[in-house]
Amino acid sequence: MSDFQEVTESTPKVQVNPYGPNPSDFLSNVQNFQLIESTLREGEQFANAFFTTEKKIEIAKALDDFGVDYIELTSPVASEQSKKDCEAICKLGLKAKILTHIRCHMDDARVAVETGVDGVDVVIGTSKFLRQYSHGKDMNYISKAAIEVIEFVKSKGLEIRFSSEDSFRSDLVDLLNIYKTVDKIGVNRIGIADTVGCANPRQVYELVRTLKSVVSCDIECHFHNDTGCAIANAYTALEGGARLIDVSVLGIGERNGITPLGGLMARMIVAAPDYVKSKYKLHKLRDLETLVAEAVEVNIPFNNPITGFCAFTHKAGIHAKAILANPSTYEILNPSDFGMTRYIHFANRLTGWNAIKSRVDQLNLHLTDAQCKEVTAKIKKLGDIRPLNIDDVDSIIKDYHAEVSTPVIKSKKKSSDDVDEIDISKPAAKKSKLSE
Ligand SMILES: CC(=O)SCCNC(=O)CCNC(=O)[C@H](O)C(C)(C)COP(=O)(O)OP(=O)(O)OC[C@H]1O[C@@H](n2cnc3c(N)ncnc32)[C@H](O)[C@@H]1OP(=O)(O)O
Ligand SMILES: O=C(O)CCC(=O)C(=O)O
Ligand SMILES: [Zn+2]
Repeated sequence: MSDFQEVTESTPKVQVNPYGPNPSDFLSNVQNFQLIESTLREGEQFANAFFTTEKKIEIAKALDDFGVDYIELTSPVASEQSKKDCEAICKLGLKAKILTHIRCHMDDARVAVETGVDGVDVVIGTSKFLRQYSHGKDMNYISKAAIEVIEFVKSKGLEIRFSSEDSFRSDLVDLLNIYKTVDKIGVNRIGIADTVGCANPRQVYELVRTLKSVVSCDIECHFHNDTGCAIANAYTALEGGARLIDVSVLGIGERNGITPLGGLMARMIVAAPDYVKSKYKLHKLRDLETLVAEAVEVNIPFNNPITGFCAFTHKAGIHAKAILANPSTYEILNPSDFGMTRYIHFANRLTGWNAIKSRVDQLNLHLTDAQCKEVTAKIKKLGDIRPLNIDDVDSIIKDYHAEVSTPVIKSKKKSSDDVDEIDISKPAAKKSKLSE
């Protein structure tokens, strides 16, 4: 069932997605974006990351299977093993194109083109901070070095992308000049990098729009998440006409990382459902995240989009009632699109009689609505005293059911109000599957 409004009446049938891009926005690539997956480059810069060759290969295969367009690998000049790993991944024959990421220097470029990659991502800082304190080169030098490296990589028949590091703290005139130069000599893509995570969505949109009017090649964007804007920035970049977004699994990267693959999928499936569902194996996301989380020894955050343990768990009674009637009331994402399950957490004092009635039905018991309301009141009373688990609720329901359906034994049975007699010896379940 589509959640999107179908326009009928006198107009031709058109599917309207109210969460998608503005149809009048011709530059938008929201319905036509590509992913540069950088878990094995930016992700390796995450403080906890150490990938063995075997783990890199396993991750590369999983990313390929998920359907990413490009896999970006650590520079082969980083270490001997980095170079060997790059060569090994190039030999896997994956569908995704393999890139490596180098400084804007011929020494790096010469090594990169021999690894077997499909393309090379070149980067050099253009902000005054990086020009002064990182590489110490002026824009004139950068321009000359860029031309030399780009022409060399192109001469080897490989894809080439030129990126300005720290783009959002760079002078706009400098950016326009360097991007125009590299576009003219035929780069496949230019890259914009929010290296310190300072950009906001409006700035991103404006910069991408401006660049769109001066270059003819594709635009790739890379967003760090220091100020929490990495997903929003990626989305507005696509709206502004960028074509490619750098992501990593769980967003791992330098400091607190970059746009996460899963979070971006959540954003994009809302805007471009058909495109996203047809292109990416979304049900593999959880395994992919688990693979990387284990490799870098972190947990998947509880509030992670899509795969966080409570991402599809509804609790408050008002929500539960509506969700049971129609999940779209309180869900913009459908868990089944990701092979995930919807839960209703009814064992708490915020529950309502509709959720409890649903539990009664699941237990194959019969209570009238009035009885469901009465038993709900008992559950809430206990929920005021302490956290509940499913067994608590089931005991209350079953006791109450026995009480109302066999009045003769009623006086002999323990009261369901008698909280001390409820078996709470089992560990509390975090969640209970109530409906899908
Ligand atoms: C924002 C980003 O994430 S960019 C990607 C970051 N990736 C990496 O750094 C990959 C891993 N890095 C490494 O293994 C090492 O830093 C290497 C092999 C690249 C270089 O190591 P070293 O030669 O020991 O230099 P070191 O790391 O101390 O300093 C970086 C050097 O690169 C130069 N440099 C920095 N950025 C660039 C650039 N984009 N283009 C050209 N040169 C650059 C610096 O000037 C410095 O050169 P120096 O030797 O004259 O001081
Ligand atoms: O190459 C790029 O575009 C981005 C490099 C990078 O990781 C960054 O600037 O944060
Ligand atoms: Zn980065």
